[in-house]
Amino acid sequence: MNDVADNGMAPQGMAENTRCGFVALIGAPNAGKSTLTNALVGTKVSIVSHKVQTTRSLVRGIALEGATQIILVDTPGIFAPKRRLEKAMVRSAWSGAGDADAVVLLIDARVGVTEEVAAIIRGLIDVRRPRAILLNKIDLVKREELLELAASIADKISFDRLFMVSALTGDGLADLRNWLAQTLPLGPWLYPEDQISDAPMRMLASEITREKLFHRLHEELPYRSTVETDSWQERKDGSVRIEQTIFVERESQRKIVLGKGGETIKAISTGARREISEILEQPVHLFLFVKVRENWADDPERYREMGLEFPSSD
Ligand SMILES: Nc1nc2c(ncn2[C@@H]2O[C@H](COP(=O)(O)OP(=O)(O)OP(=O)(O)O)[C@@H](O)[C@H]2O)c(=O)[nH]1
Repeated sequence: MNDVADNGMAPQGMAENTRCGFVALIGAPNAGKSTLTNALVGTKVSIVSHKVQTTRSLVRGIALEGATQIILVDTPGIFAPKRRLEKAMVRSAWSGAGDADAVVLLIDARVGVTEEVAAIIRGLIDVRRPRAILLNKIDLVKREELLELAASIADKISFDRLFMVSALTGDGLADLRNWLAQTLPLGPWLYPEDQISDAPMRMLASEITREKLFHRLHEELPYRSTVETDSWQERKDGSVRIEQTIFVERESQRKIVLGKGGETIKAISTGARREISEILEQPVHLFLFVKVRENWADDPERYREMGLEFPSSD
């Protein structure tokens, strides 16, 4: 993973004492991986949502701590895979862990070690990398309960460090930063100093629209939709024109996305346009199309566009 040619960028950071490395964030859906990435990087690079399993792609954030460049790989939630798409997500998450220079397992301290978390811990035992356990959301949990939880985890897995943090309030994050800064390998920075994420803007824009779609439709359209950015045109007046397609599986779902008199799609479009415009700091013209594509979830092409490997069997 630590391969400069892969991201097409020249090594940066001239000093001999610089450090740089990839950190895989692992955790059950909703543990707070996106919130943590944003907190460490200091800006919204990864989409935060109340709905579980919204992070499908490897979205990286890049944080700096002293002379260390910390490249965060925000893995998709690891959970018991049922469908083909879910299997691809899980595979991608584990391969991220194996390649990384350090692994951070986030556990929602309020929820504790569920069967799902126990399965993740079992999967991690063979990953020979410096690893830290992060008990997150400590702002919601009593201290005695935290200590009990920490002890029960220590019985199950050995780890280099255990941190108690709140990704939301920032509590405890300084210790984590320090540990990462010391643990990652010596080497030149792989990214320019001002680069916070190499997630292509197109993908980020698709994620933003998908987030609005989820917020708007809740349970009506569970995970059987995807968004792609088809075109991206910078215009002379300083604005950008973006065209995106929302793929659904059935005509009935298309009608739900459009809403009565196009109301729903209009609201999704307005919300997404505002947010993309804020991030880009330039005016955005967003055009959304809704297309029915049966079985898009079984189409290898859709996986490539999401940066996932197509699983060969069920
Ligand atoms: N109170 C509290 N809430 C938190 C904290 N960290 C995350 N959350 C909330 O937990 C929810 C899930 O956080 P995310 O960052 O989206 O979780 P995730 O692990 O990236 O989720 P997936 O993308 O589904 O894998 C959001 O509502 C966050 O605001 C924390 O430290 N304290």
